[in-house]
Amino acid sequence: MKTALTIAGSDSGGGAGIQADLKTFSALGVFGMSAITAITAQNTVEVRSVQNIDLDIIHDQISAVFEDIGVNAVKIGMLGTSGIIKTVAKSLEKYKPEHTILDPVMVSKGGHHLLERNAVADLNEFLLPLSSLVTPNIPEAEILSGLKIHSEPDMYLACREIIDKGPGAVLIKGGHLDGDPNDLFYDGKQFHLIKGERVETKNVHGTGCTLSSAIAANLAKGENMLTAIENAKDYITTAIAESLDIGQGHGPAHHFHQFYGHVH
Ligand SMILES: Nc1ncnc2c1ncn2[C@@H]1O[C@H](COP(=O)(O)OP(=O)(O)OP(=O)(O)O)[C@@H](O)[C@H]1O
Ligand SMILES: Cc1ncc(CO)c(N)n1
Repeated sequence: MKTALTIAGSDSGGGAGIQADLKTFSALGVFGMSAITAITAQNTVEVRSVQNIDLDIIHDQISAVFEDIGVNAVKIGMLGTSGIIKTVAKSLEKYKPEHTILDPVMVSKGGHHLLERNAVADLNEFLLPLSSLVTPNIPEAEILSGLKIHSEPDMYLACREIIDKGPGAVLIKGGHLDGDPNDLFYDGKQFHLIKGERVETKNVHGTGCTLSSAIAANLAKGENMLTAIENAKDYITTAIAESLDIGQGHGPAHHFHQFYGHVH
């Protein structure tokens, strides 16, 4: 069976972070593993508190998995501090996974800073060059590119800026713009607009985590980058269409199982 590792924060509410990632891996028929970088006390409304995990045990969670089980694809989510970013970067340099999908998580839907503001420079310097794909939403793409993004044409300019920081490819998610949520892919050579249809719902907690995990799972299974992204986009669109109206705030995406049967 193919394997995927998420290096991310835990969401006690189960909608985002490690929990969303593992549910996605499982739904797509990939064996999911985790290295937890932070514990968040969180629900559909707010992030109540955060405890970052010690660097030594973040390092050990990653090495334990690589040195025994093996990893077909890595997904990176919340990394709270500069120290955590450097620890993860060192591990990736050592184990050189074939696919690394970086979701540059910065601020939660409720406005809580999940990444220290002064650590963005380290994300740029240490992690972007090690990533096969980076998947910013609009506010994250503005910070990574240094450009304001008001419309789809602005996304093209931001992609060009971000690719210069060294990732294999960029996918800017258009969910935060008005209109249909189209995402823009750029690998330094070609642009592809991955079209979406807006689902009218407030239940979009963990959608970014789910999309990046679905891409990682599809790459682990051997799909090429563009196919992995297109299939992940179908997965997140249905997961939002069937999202759960639980809690008082942004409910979670629904991780329906696409995979039944045996794998070898
Ligand atoms: N209402 C919606 N209907 C359909 N697709 C959507 C909707 N909102 C977002 N999407 C899509 O969901 C995916 C995730 O994008 P989004 O911009 O929500 O990520 P995000 O802000 O990083 O999410 P989060 O921080 O909650 O994890 C993208 O493919 C985006 O186009
Ligand atoms: C732990 C965690 N990771 C990512 C997100 C996405 O915003 C979140 N809300 N919580």
